[in-house]
Amino acid sequence: MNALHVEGLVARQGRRAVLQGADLSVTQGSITALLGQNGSGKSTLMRSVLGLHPRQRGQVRILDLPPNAKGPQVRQRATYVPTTGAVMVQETARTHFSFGRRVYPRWSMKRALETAAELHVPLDQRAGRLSTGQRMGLALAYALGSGTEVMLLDEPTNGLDPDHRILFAQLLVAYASEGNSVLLSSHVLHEVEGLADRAAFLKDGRIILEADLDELRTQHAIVQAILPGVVPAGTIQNLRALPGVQGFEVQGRTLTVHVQGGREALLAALASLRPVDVQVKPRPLADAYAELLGGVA
Ligand SMILES: Nc1ncnc2c1ncn2[C@@H]1O[C@H](COP(=O)(O)OP(=O)(O)OP(=O)(O)O)[C@@H](O)[C@H]1O
Repeated sequence: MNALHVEGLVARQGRRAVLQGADLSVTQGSITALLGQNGSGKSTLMRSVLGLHPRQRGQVRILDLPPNAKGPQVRQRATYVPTTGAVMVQETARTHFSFGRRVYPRWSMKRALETAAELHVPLDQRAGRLSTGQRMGLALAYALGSGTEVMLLDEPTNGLDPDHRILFAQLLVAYASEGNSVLLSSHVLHEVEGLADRAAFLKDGRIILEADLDELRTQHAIVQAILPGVVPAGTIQNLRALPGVQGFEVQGRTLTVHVQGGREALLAALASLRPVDVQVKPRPLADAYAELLGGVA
């Protein structure tokens, strides 16, 4: 069973079909990043999945249940944090938490209070009077306290300072390691790399690729070799002809090669040049993002 399964989702904003048949799965225990350019429809997708925005077509299952199932099943098992953070602006964190205790069967007051303390959220100030980061901190403390098996987080580090981003990442990874599942959107790719295990790329209304982040990293690599002297004549043509070699940069004695798939032939060819040093680096997510969605890596 997938924590979240979306098939052929079509949703509009005004007259525009923002989602045009999006398919997406979040496996249990996974933190899946939903990536896409501004305006590509990430928030629309999250809101449509939860029934907060109308769906024109498509199937959605959350923990095998339709999101609009009669009764409290889905609401008690899935939480959503919008980009603005806490939405009950008249209420304090304490009131949020006592509400949470009544709504969620697996509510943990300890976890909510500890998260709020770690993210420095004042407990007795109305949410509407909190700073952007504090309001997000409150929403995250509430979501983690809820004990729900599924979380949909729309840019959850919005407004968090660097220390709180690190703390939040640790809390979220711990939450997923208990078998819970997360779909989160983010534009901060280096943060996604440290947090998520899968990524879904949204473009032109569809998910154009869902991939394991480790696979994405290892399928493509950057091999950097420092040679003992200038790059010998003919080397570049020879290396360029090897399987998987996609791009090349030469800077003095340093050769940087972009390679896809197996890199044994390339490493053997580089070894014959007696390099001073060879390093293989996984490709940063920003590269895959630029290739799939456009923009600058
Ligand atoms: N309330 C609204 N009324 C009309 N159009 C809207 C509304 N909200 C969003 N849209 C449009 O729908 C499209 C998708 O917006 P959405 O907020 O889902 O994108 P997003 O990927 O979450 O963007 P971002 O990364 O900027 O947060 C955009 O073109 C946007 O202009």
